[in-house]
Amino acid sequence: MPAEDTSTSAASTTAASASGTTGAIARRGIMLVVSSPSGAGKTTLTRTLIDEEEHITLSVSVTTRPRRPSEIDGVHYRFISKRQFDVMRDSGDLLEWAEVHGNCYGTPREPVEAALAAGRDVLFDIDWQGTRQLYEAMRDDVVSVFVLPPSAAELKARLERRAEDSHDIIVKRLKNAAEEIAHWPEYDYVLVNRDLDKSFKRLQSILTAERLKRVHGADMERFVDGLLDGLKDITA
Ligand SMILES: Nc1nc2c(ncn2[C@@H]2O[C@H](COP(=O)(O)OP(=O)(O)O)[C@@H](O)[C@H]2O)c(=O)[nH]1
Ligand SMILES: Nc1ncnc2c1ncn2[C@@H]1O[C@H](COP(=O)(O)OP(=O)(O)O)[C@@H](O)[C@H]1O
Repeated sequence: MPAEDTSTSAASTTAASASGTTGAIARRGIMLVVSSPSGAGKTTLTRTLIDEEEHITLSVSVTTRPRRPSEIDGVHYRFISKRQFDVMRDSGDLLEWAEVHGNCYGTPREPVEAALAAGRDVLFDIDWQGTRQLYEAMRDDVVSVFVLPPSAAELKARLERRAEDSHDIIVKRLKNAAEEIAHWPEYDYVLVNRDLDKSFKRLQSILTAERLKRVHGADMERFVDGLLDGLKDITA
């Protein structure tokens, strides 16, 4: 793994300066997964995290769902046909995939593997089925967050205020919400998205804390050995 500057990890920064070395400590990227029922706010939260944080890349899913007016192909999703989706899935090009609200969604494998190999974190806006598949494939690298709405009425109001889906589609998403919400205990963290700023700060704190975890500092043992050698030298 290249020793790219991943010093957004405070542990890496502190440790590097403690040793008097200039290079940051190489680490494995985190796979940060955010799920919620439709309308709870996961897209808003994940987009803000991408804007505010360095060293984290959004995994852009492929989907067979029609594009919403505000969405840009290749930025929010890659909008593809069902035939293209089947080809990608059958060729093993998808890290995970699921059918949600009657459409197919999947995570292209290659960009995720490239980002993780470069020590970058990857952010996923995927449902519980996809989260399960990522857990099965890469348990140690996945950190999951479930976002809940403050109430049923507010969930409905948010879907209506977003004004991107037809009435029928909103009704379908609300009907599916209970099934999605049933999976919250499978997640590492749960956020009730009442106040957007507070929820965002909490999400950012989760990322910061996870970056500080010992397991993600892949080269930390080597660093500590160097630190101990340095101590031996100055106390000899
Ligand atoms: N498993 C899986 N789920 C995805 C993927 N991309 C999006 N989803 C989920 O599909 C659901 C519907 O997403 P979308 O159509 O954008 O609607 P929204 O949740 O109302 O914004 C959400 O739960 C997303 O998290 C993916 O690549 N894989
Ligand atoms: N904490 C919040 N308070 C009020 N409105 C919110 C909050 N979080 C998100 N929203 C709004 O609710 C709507 C749905 O949010 P979105 O991020 O698209 O949800 P999801 O991706 O979970 O379907 C959007 O119009 C968004 O601006």
